[in-house]
Amino acid sequence: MGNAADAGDASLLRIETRGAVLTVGLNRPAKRNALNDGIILALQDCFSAIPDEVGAVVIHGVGDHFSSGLDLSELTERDATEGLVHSQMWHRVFDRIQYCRVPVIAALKGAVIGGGLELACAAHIRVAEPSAYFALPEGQRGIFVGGGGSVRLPRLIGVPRMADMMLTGRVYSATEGAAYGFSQYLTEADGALPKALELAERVAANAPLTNFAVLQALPMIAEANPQTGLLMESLMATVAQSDKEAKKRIRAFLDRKTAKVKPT
Ligand SMILES: COc1cc(/C=C/C(=O)SCCNC(=O)CCNC(=O)[C@H](O)C(C)(C)COP(=O)(O)OP(=O)(O)OC[C@H]2O[C@@H](n3cnc4c(N)ncnc43)[C@H](O)[C@@H]2OP(=O)(O)O)ccc1O
Repeated sequence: MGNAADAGDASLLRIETRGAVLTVGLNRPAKRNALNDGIILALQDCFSAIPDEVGAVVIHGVGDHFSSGLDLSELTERDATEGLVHSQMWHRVFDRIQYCRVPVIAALKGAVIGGGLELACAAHIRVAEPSAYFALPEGQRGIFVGGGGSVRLPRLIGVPRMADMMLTGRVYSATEGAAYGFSQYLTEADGALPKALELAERVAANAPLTNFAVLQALPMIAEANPQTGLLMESLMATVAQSDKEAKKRIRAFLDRKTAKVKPT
């Protein structure tokens, strides 16, 4: 079984650079992008070395599906100790995605199942197209989520819906995913990747410190007690507004050199 020191199989990811956006495609379409150790460790390698010029990452699935979850063929021989090591490896890799220096946007289509759903939860923005469907069939397989899903997903959809997903294994539609707060965007057919790329270009153009504050500070502020949260907010606001990038951008607006806020 892979451990954190192992290298991933780079061929299992299709990595491309488009301007300031890095696209990371899960690349096992014949296996519906099932997540084996090789692909998980390749994700670790990728998110450990995001080039300086990258301002946002889009993660997607090559083929018709995002991911069918854990590669079940790797699970059959695993004992409890190996299971713990495996789950903690996933946690480290998905944490690396959640705490990435730049925003990570997941473009979702087809199966977004089990560990694939957990991977999508580690992204900062989720964009789904109508073909996307979400399920946690762990109960039917006699196992429990192991990729951080029991921590991240209830924070998005709530404990009762999470319990329903885990107990019934029911397939939730793309419409339900958006209505319940899992995906922030629901596009037309084949629209998830183009929309994710459009959003990625937009967020990559933000001041780096703003993105840092949203990715690193906001989750902590939101979970802190109100007094601590407000103090953290004030400190973050002070740091951000003192940065020369903020001064440059504010001056540009006041001089009418940048666009007004307008509905899109
Ligand atoms: C416990 O510690 C853990 C757990 C975890 C995370 C756990 C999970 O993710 S549980 C969920 C596992 N996933 C599933 O149960 C989904 C299984 N797949 C399907 O239901 C279907 O394949 C489909 C995704 C709906 C797609 O259907 P279809 O398009 O008809 O394609 P198929 O003909 O069924 O499949 C094609 C090909 O792919 C293989 N395959 C698909 N999914 C998987 C998979 N999850 N694992 C392995 N292989 C898969 C399928 O067998 C076919 O192979 P062939 O060789 O026959 O062509 C995390 C961390 C922990 O520590």
